[in-house]
Amino acid sequence: MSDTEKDLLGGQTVAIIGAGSMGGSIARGLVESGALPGEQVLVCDHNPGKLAALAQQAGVRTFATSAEMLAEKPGIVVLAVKPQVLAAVLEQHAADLDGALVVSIAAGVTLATLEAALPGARVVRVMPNLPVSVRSGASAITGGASAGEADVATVQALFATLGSAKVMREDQLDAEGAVVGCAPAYFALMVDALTRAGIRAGLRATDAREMVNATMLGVAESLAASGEHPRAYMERVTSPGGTTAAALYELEPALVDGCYDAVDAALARTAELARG
Ligand SMILES: NC(=O)C1=CN([C@@H]2O[C@H](COP(=O)(O)OP(=O)(O)OC[C@H]3O[C@@H](n4cnc5c(N)ncnc54)[C@H](OP(=O)(O)O)[C@@H]3O)[C@@H](O)[C@H]2O)C=CC1
Ligand SMILES: O=C(O)[C@@H]1CCC=N1
Repeated sequence: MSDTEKDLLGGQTVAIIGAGSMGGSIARGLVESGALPGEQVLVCDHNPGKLAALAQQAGVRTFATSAEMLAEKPGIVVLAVKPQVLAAVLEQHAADLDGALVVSIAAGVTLATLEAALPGARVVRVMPNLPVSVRSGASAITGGASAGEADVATVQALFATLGSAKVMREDQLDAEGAVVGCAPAYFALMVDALTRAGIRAGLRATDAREMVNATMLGVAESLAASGEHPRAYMERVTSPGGTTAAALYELEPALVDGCYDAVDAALARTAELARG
């Protein structure tokens, strides 16, 4: 963590409503990155099992209800419930969130909707992804009219402790959500599909999965470290007249068209969620 990030985050208390896939991952990531001590990360959820696991793994403070947690007057509140239940949470806590810096990670729910529901709050939207749990995530950030530059900088510093964190326009955040927010599932599907193809070709399932995982990690590390263009990397694997060329001839059109269709579908669903 840089000195600027330390200055922005020092002394902050972050409260997270919802300890599911993302809320739990953010809570764990913040403590494990050293961004905040466990006692400055507050988490609430309906499910006591999820809270107990988080308290044990990350030493965060847990609360059975959001009302009890918000009574602690945290400076930053992360809304990590599903978009479909967010309206009820906003309605319940509009007064409690007066003066707070509120971060919504809900897909599709717009700044306009959030700010209309929370007239006293400073609102920032973030679209993170699941690898924030291992601090290799990626998060898009966009501030509402209610948030100042310092608020956006604070939220960026918070999510920068969990991986890449970039400030962008709200329409770009929605596009980032459809590509990067969903991408952990796209990549996991690739691992599963290749594993199944390996089993079909005669490999043991455990060997195939372990070796595909190791390879995905190696490719990601190489591309990130070198900045090499992915097509140049592909060329280094593709021996002229060899097996990869034959395979890519089949895979590339289906995969590219599939990615375009997948992102279009995610964007269409984002627009539906925005309409409520
Ligand atoms: N999963 C992901 O990879 C990503 C998710 N997001 C966004 O993150 C948000 C959460 O998604 P995700 O983590 O997948 O969902 P989950 O369902 O895994 O987590 C939400 C959690 O919040 C709990 N909850 C619901 N209402 C309340 C409440 N009033 N008070 C306290 N806890 C409550 C739920 O409990 P219960 O199940 O009992 O209702 C659940 O445990 C969504 O808005 C989504 O758009 C953004 C980027 C990536
Ligand atoms: O599936 C979803 O709606 C969330 C948003 C991005 C990833 N998961």
